[in-house]
Amino acid sequence: SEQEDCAISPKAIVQDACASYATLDRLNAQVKPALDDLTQTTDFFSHYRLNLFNKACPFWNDEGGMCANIGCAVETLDNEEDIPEVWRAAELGKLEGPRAKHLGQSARKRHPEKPLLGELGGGVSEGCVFEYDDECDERDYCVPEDESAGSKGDYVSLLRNPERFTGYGGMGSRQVWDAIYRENCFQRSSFPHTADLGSSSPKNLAQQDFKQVLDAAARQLSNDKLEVPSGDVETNDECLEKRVFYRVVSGMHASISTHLCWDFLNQTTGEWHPNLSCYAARLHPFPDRISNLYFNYALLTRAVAKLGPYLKDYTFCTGDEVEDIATRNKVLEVTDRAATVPQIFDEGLMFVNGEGPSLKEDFRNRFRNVSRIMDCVGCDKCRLWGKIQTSGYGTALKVLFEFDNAEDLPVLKRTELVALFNTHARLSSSLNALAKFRDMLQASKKEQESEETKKEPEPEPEESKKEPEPEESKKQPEPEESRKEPEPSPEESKKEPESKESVAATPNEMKEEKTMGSESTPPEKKHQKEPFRPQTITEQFKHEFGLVWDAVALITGSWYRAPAAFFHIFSSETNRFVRFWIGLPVPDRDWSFEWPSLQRDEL
Ligand SMILES: Cc1cc2nc3c(=O)[nH]c(=O)nc-3n(C[C@H](O)[C@H](O)[C@H](O)COP(=O)(O)OP(=O)(O)OC[C@H]3O[C@@H](n4cnc5c(N)ncnc54)[C@H](O)[C@@H]3O)c2cc1C
Repeated sequence: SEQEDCAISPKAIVQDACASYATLDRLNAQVKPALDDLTQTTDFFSHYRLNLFNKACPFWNDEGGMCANIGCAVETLDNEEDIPEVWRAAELGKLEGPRAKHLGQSARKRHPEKPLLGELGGGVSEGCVFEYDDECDERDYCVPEDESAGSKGDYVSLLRNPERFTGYGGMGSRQVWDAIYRENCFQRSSFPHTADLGSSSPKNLAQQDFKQVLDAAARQLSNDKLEVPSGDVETNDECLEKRVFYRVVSGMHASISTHLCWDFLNQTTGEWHPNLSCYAARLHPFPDRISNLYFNYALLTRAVAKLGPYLKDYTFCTGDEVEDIATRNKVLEVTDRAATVPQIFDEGLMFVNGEGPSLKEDFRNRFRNVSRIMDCVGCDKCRLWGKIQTSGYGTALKVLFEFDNAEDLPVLKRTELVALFNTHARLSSSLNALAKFRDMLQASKKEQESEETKKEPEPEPEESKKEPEPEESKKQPEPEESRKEPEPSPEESKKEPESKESVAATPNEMKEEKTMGSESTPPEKKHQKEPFRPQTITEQFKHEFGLVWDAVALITGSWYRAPAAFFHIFSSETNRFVRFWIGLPVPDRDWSFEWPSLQRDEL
């Protein structure tokens, strides 16, 4: 809802950010198709040259800290050994697709037609990819790729290496982000005209300057339709320009998070899909981060729009005129569309008052440092996109703050242009993904609500409403007593019908009782007289002797009577058989088997 969207606005550029977000979303809907077309279908913008592997992390020891050290790239799963190798962080972070070495100007002279020796594949127009000018300019906000290493870097395909989930995380990435945010603090020496940085004195021109930027951005983003309160921007921080710098870095961080949530890999199923809970955890609760992302979009849009007139004459592809024209047309489509919201960000208000030049210098140095920190990123793909985006923001700042007239512009290098437009495209797809995530979250909330209403039981007494029962007991209400104590299983109940008392007993007690009942006294003997229990040794001796005597008497008596008993049985049965055989009436048996009167257990 409108109200819900407004929740992503606090501390943002504008007081009521809904209007500005909506303006930027509308602009993005226009620009995105052209931007996607440019970055995905032209050889110039879909290949990037950088020195990915030959630069050591200049800020901490690679071995102990991280970087290429796999141990630092803590995996997202506790035990990655259980999943197929292709879904593991180490694999996901690797660069894919063909790579071509930059062999320098001499190689180009030797093979003007194929300066990359066909290494990127037959379908790629090398004249659009090869970089002719690798000189560094002192106005750069980025670190030139050939600055420190002997290697001139590699060309890689950005289409083959999309920015998405890689599993890179843990201490490694945390250390990099921390280092980047630490660059945020500007030095006092950057403000020679202002002794007291902490004060909000009206003499603090840089502070006013900064505030002006924010106010102006507010006005422009809201398309001059909203009244923006002027007194609510907190500017008495020690590091004055930090908000703009922080905004750029935080917006970049938010954009990376958006992409990894949007293009997320479930490492157990191997499916790529938007991960709503990732968005709900990393972005939705942080309106300031989303606001910074929109801020960056405005900044990049302004830079791209400003470049438009200059790019009309830019040569994108040497030796391939058709591709050159097609690329230029696509670029101009983007810059024209980006320019449809005039003065989206007024860079003219930054760095102009008293502190201007020194602040600008500090700003630039910090940005160069962020660029160097990217060499400490321990996952190739993340490093690739980290470097492109740092370079993209650096180029945007260069375009906005260094170039006042069109003659200055030709200094831009191919790498910078590719980085600028690809960073713009990243932000564009982030805005798009965020809008979809917002819708998904809304839909999932609605679904949850409707499920809860469906499940809601018939009106219950006040008391049970206060403390809802677990689902199970709601479905099958049971008597209070049986809910407290588990009942024996149906089989057990069948075997041993228990009294009411035993039902209330604990299962163990019941088991004990059953065991005793079945193995000791049989039920029919329960009511017999208690057997004699001797108290003294003499009594016990007499009792035992009596039992032995009885047993001996029983056995000898039986043996004594046995021959006569067997003779009687034999003659009686013979007589019955003869009478039966000659047809006379047969008398009943006069004998039977009987237990002796003495009980066996008494022996
Ligand atoms: C340069 C770089 C590029 C990366 N690229 C990728 C990639 O392409 N794919 C991938 O899967 N992973 C990438 N990562 C890793 C990813 O950014 C996270 O670091 C990782 O997913 C771990 O996330 P986390 O939850 O620990 O928080 P992190 O994103 O590492 O954040 C660390 C802390 O910074 C703060 N923070 C987070 N977001 C913001 C914000 N927008 N503004 C201000 N503060 C914030 C929070 O306090 C958070 O706890 C990259 C990391 C770096 C440094």
